[in-house]
Amino acid sequence: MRNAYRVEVVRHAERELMARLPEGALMRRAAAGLAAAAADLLGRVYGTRVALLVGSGDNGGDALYAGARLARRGAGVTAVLLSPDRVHPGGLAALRRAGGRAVGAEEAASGRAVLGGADLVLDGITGIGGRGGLRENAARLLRGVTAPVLAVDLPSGVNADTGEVDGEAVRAAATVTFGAWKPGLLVEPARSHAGAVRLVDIGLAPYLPATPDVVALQHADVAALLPRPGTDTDKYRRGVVGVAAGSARYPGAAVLAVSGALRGGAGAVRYAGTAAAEVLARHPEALVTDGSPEHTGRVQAWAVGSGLGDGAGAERAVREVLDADVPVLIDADGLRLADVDAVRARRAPTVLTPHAGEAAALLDTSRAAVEAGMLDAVRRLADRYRATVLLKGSATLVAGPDGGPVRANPTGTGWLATAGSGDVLSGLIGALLAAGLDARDAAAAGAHLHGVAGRTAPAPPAASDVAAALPAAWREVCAARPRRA
Ligand SMILES: NC(=O)C1=CN([C@@H]2O[C@H](COP(=O)(O)OP(=O)(O)OC[C@H]3O[C@@H](n4cnc5c(N)ncnc54)[C@H](OP(=O)(O)O)[C@@H]3O)[C@@H](O)[C@H]2O)[C@@H](O)CC1
Ligand SMILES: Nc1ncnc2c1ncn2[C@@H]1O[C@H](COP(=O)(O)OP(=O)(O)O)[C@@H](O)[C@H]1O
Ligand SMILES: [K+]
Repeated sequence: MRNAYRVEVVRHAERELMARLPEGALMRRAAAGLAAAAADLLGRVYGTRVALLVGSGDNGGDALYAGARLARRGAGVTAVLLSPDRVHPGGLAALRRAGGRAVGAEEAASGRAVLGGADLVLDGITGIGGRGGLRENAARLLRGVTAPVLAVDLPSGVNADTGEVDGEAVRAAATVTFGAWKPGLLVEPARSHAGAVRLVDIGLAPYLPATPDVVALQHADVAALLPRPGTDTDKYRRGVVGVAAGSARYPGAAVLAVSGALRGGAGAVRYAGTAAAEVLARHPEALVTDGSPEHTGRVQAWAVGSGLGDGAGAERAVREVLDADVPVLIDADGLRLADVDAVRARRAPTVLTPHAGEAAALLDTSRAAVEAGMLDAVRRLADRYRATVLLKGSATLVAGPDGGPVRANPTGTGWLATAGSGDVLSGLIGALLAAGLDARDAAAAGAHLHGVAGRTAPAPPAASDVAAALPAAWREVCAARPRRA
């Protein structure tokens, strides 16, 4: 599990820890980890050229101390001071003692020697003290950078708490973050600015609260959630999932949702809708009816909405499913048709799975606004519908109805952005609900497996290939289960 904490919480933990340590100890730990990561990126340190972009706070201090370490190992290190009159004095002195030099931003911008000639650039402009996008003097300097950038704590210019990027921000090849993950390292669009992230332990863990703000499940966490049929099970005990999807216009959505459901670990899949013949032709194991959900037989969960269209049958299907006292997943057309009050009134869990466009329609805002503020959007929707909401994106987010940590999926891949892959996801999560996972777990585990399947399916995958790759994804994830002693 990767636990991310907002700035206020990190600062509080840092103060507690700092009170027990000698002056400067934390920054030394941070700088040692940072210098080690820089050395790894450089391959060898001696004879390389390293530029430091140094802002006015402690983030710049980290960069300066790390630069001093690299200079002692034979790198030519130049610090570019964005605010020469407000620079970490100890860091600057350490760099100079180690043989490094410092120049002002004007000097660095006037020739290509400093930034253009560097093998690696350390971004120490702002860390958790940054506000808004980069200021113009920093943004201008960055345009002269051609070397890979290693971000210190966070890529400067991104919002650590929300993952929002308001203006220009550093695009790093890698980020070294100190003490704890920050939400912006897990949530888009900031996540894409961070590159590969390495967490440096500075001893903060005992001072962090038990409940983080954002978490990213890892394979072992998901493996622990996935159902494992015992010897005494049968198909009904494993759970039966109902799928109400597809329409005369979009029969393929029904086929894809059922294919996801069949590989989601439930004991059986019942399909209700107009695409019964198409579903049966592709999936002889599905139990189909062309009636409405009410006449489908017992299920332990429903997945409704993919490709359902907006005819009278669609509206009825959504209504009937919402009336059932079992967990329900609502996707695509179902989202438009589901009444907010009906969802809020449900006693069994509900999972909504909008993409950014659908979320925008539900929130009466623009798609761009949702994409810019994913964390806020998913929390608002969960609150409005009193439901679990999975907001699709390159780092899909899952929020529960009663607050608590938001889950950010780390396994996504752009290959999943293919028509019908969301239908596969809806069936998959429906099956996990039927198998008895709690709503947040089913949604997060489903997104995790779906992402792994998107990566392992032969590229470029179609949505059917993503479904076909789910068993391999399931095996890969479960291989991370800790072995029993
Ligand atoms: N605390 C600890 O124990 C440890 C902390 N550590 C390190 O300290 C970092 C936090 O340091 P911090 O608090 O000094 O803030 P920091 O991120 O350097 O930025 C503040 C400065 O940036 C400026 N600025 C703001 N926005 C800006 C913008 N958009 N564009 C440009 N400039 C902008 C702002 O200037 P002003 O607004 O005053 O002009 C202000 O002076 C943390 O991320 C980690 O790296 C580690 O050493 C481990 C131990
Ligand atoms: N850039 C991206 N990177 C990773 N995953 C993505 C990206 N874009 C979309 N996805 C994923 O692809 C799936 C698309 O679902 P959706 O938009 O509902 O498509 P459809 O309705 O065609 O099935 C979602 O799981 C989403 O998270
Ligand atoms: K930074």
